[in-house]
This record gives sequence, C-alpha cells and structure tokens, in this order.
Amino acid sequence: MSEPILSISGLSKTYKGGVKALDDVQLDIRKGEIFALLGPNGAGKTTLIGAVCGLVRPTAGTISAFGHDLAIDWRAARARIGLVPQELSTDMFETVYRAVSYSRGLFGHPPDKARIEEVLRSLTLWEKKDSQIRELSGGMKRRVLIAKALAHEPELLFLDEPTAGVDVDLRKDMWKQIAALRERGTTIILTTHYIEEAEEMADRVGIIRKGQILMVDDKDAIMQRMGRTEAVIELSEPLAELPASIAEFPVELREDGQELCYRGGDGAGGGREDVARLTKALIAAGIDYRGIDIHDSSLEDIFVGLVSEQEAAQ
Ligand SMILES: Nc1ncnc2c1ncn2[C@@H]1O[C@H](COP(=O)(O)OP(=O)(O)OP(=O)(O)O)[C@@H](O)[C@H]1O
Repeated sequence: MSEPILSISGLSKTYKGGVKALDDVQLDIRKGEIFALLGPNGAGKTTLIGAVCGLVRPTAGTISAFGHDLAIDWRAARARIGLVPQELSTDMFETVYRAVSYSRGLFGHPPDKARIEEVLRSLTLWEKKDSQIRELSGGMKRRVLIAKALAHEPELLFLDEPTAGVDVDLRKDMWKQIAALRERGTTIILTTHYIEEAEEMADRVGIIRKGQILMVDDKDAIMQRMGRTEAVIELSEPLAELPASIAEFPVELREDGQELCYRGGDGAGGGREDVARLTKALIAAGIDYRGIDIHDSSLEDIFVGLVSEQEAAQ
C-alpha cells in the first residue's frame, strides 16, 4: 500500500469523568478512498474525528496526516483537513454567501466566485445566498455546513453523520456531492448510522464499538466473508426427516417439518447458486414445495450480528 494519507496509532482518549471513549485505536486511511466508520451511539466516532481535527486532545497515541505528526506539525496539515460537524456553530447572523466564502479564505485559498457559486448552486443554496443563516430551516443549515467544507476544498474530509435527520432529497444530493468530491481526488471519512449509506458509498468500512475498532476491511470483503443467503422453503407436505441428498446442504427443518430453512453462501452470489441446486435436489427426491423466500444479508445484518456477538462475549 502507498503511504497512508492518515495514520492513527495507539490512540486513546479518556475524558475527565473517566469515560474511555477511545481505546488503543489503530487505523490507516488510504489516499482517495471513502471510508465509513460505523458504530452505535457513544462508540467513539465523534471523539475520533475530534482528535484528528484538533478538537479533542488525545490521552495517548499518535496521529499523522500527509506524513506530518499532528502533535508536532499541526499547522502544516490543518489547511488540508476539512470537517463537516454534526451541528452548525458558525455565526448565525452571517449571510450564507459570506459564511461559505469566508470558510474558503480561512484555509488559505484565494477567493473564487465561480467556485462558490458552483457549490451554492449544487446544494440549491444559491437562492438563499443573501439570507442570514439563522433564518434557514434545519435542513438548509446542514447544506451550509457542507457548502463550507466544499468551498474549503480539503484533501481529507470528515463528514460526521452527514445525513442524520435530513430528508431524502438532501441525502441524495449529498451522496452526489460526495461522489463528485471523490472524483476530484478527495479522501473522505464518514461516520454514519445509516448502514445503507456505507453500503452505497464506501470502499472500506470500519466498525467501532466502545472505543475499539472491531474490524476494518474492504466493504466487498466484509460482505463476502460474513454475508449469508437465507432461503425459507415452504414444503407442500411436512417432512419428518431429511433425505441424505438434502441433508448435505446447510439446512434445517422448522415449523414441524413444514419449512426448510437454508443458511449459507458467501454473500457474493454463491448462496443463490446453492439454493438453485437445493431446489433441484428437492425435486429429484420427490419433495414438493409451495414457495421460496430468499434474501441476502445486508451490511446492516452483518453489523447488528457483529455488535451483538461482541455483547454476548462480554
Ligand atoms: N466532552 C466529553 N466529556 C465526557 N465524556 C464525553 C465527552 N464527549 C463524549 N463523551 C463520552 O465518550 C463516549 C464516546 O462519545 P462519542 O461522541 O465519541 O461517540 P459517537 O460514536 O460519536 O456517538 P454518537 O453516534 O451518539 O454521536 C460516550 O460515552 C460519550 O458519552
């Protein structure tokens, strides 16, 4: 792998009250990727972002970005890192246009009216450019946050729960914006509760819980390794036991022998092929069925499974 754009090593954070929000986190982010950090409430996602963006002082560990150790050379990296936080903390009396163009200047970029107009138009904020931020609806305020980050043109962009509580239209607009940013070469780390979002956007996924990274992998690899196909086959007549040609599949009889349940596969289509072979074997064994309900597990199922497994193990 080429030199990571962001490298986090042994990162821990214990807050004053004693809450251990991060516990020995190791994480390398590759240039140009979209990385989704998934975790339940209180897992430490915002703390991790805060540590990289200079808002939270780590208790231990090192963070380097673009080859600079942030504890030593914060300024060199700062202008290249952008953050879209969960909430707007800018001056509510500022107009949309000024807030967005100011953000660009703040990070040392020369004024660029065309760029600001493009950003505002792409987020349907152009008509509101002269409104004060306090006059906007919650969804519009979120758009301003995103516009500020886009105007800044960072190389590494953090999006903290970018679509929490926004409507479907804005979520779709944002997905488009994020895809366009990646096209420009921006590296993106997003935290999300919406697993659909990670599934849609991410190249890699990290799962965090209680301040620890449980797993990091390519999204497709996670799906393949942990993905499952489940098929419920409703039999025409109840079966007392399975013939050998059926029992060799990963199946079990349920509902007093009226249902045959298959669980297997690799999350990459293998399970569906297996179910097709299973149905042929049923026909060959003279077993009739009324219907099949088949589905592949999503990243959501995998995530819920992983987190509850960890809970059970404790
Ligand atoms: N300033 C603080 N002082 C004390 N404890 C804090 C502080 N900020 C966060 N915590 C605690 O640290 C833990 C991690 O919080 P964090 O906000 O990083 O989680 P998160 O994964 O972002 O959660 P969410 O999805 O709810 O935003 C939680 O137990 C939280 O209560």
